[in-house]
Amino acid sequence: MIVKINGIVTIDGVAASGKSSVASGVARALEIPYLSSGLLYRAATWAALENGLTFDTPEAGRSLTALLGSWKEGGQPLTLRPLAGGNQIWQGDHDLTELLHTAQIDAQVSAAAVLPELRGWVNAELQAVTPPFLAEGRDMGSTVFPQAEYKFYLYATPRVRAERRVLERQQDLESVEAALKLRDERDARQSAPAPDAVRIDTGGGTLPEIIAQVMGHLSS
Ligand SMILES: Nc1ncnc2c1ncn2[C@@H]1O[C@H](COP(=O)(O)OP(=O)(O)O)[C@@H](O)[C@H]1O
Ligand SMILES: Nc1ccn([C@H]2C[C@H](O)[C@@H](COP(=O)(O)OP(=O)(O)O)O2)c(=O)n1
Repeated sequence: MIVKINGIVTIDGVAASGKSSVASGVARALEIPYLSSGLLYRAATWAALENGLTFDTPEAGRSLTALLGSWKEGGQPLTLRPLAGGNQIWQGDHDLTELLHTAQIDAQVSAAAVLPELRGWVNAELQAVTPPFLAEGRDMGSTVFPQAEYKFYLYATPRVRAERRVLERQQDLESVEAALKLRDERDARQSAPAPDAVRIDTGGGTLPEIIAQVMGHLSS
């Protein structure tokens, strides 16, 4: 069945629950772009680390958004490119994407993501996009797009998620699982599912099966 979406679909969930993969597959099937909010947080974290900014001072959020604002004024803004093959983040004409999925960024991004000024910057970037689109992250359905017509929340056990993530990181399974559990705790404040989100345990199926499950809800 052809599904036509004119508004917003949100897919939220914990780290390595399958958000990006499911979002990419569903967005491709719907022929709409998908926006990775996490990539914006990762890029802002990278920007801070590159410029010697820390996240543990009262002015940390203002300093970070001032840096991002100065890049925009200088014609070198951080820009999310929601390409069908996967989101990219560019700073001016430099593609940063490959620098953002590392253990170092994983270890620092939660500290950046709790800064209210950075959350405001990311949310403004996302809310400036014209629907239809799919947005994935932690709080897309609960906070950023509460009006979304379809909301999903993905989850899986830490072990299942670690077994998936370990293939992408140069770390052992125990370290990856511990890091995921730590990030779950650090991200908890913004990671509660929207009350009206459809919750899906992605440990219960293959990636194509989960995508089909989401498509089934969208076409019902
Ligand atoms: N249902 C699934 N079964 C098996 N592997 C999956 C499933 N969903 C996602 N994956 C794989 O798990 C890894 C993490 O998925 P990803 O989409 O990056 O998660 P997130 O965006 O939530 O961090 C990727 O390698 C992806 O291919
Ligand atoms: N909407 C969002 C998206 C991500 N974040 C934070 C929390 C996450 O630890 C980081 C990185 O998000 P990302 O989705 O890239 O992380 P995972 O792919 O789930 O490992 O950003 C957030 O606070 N709010």
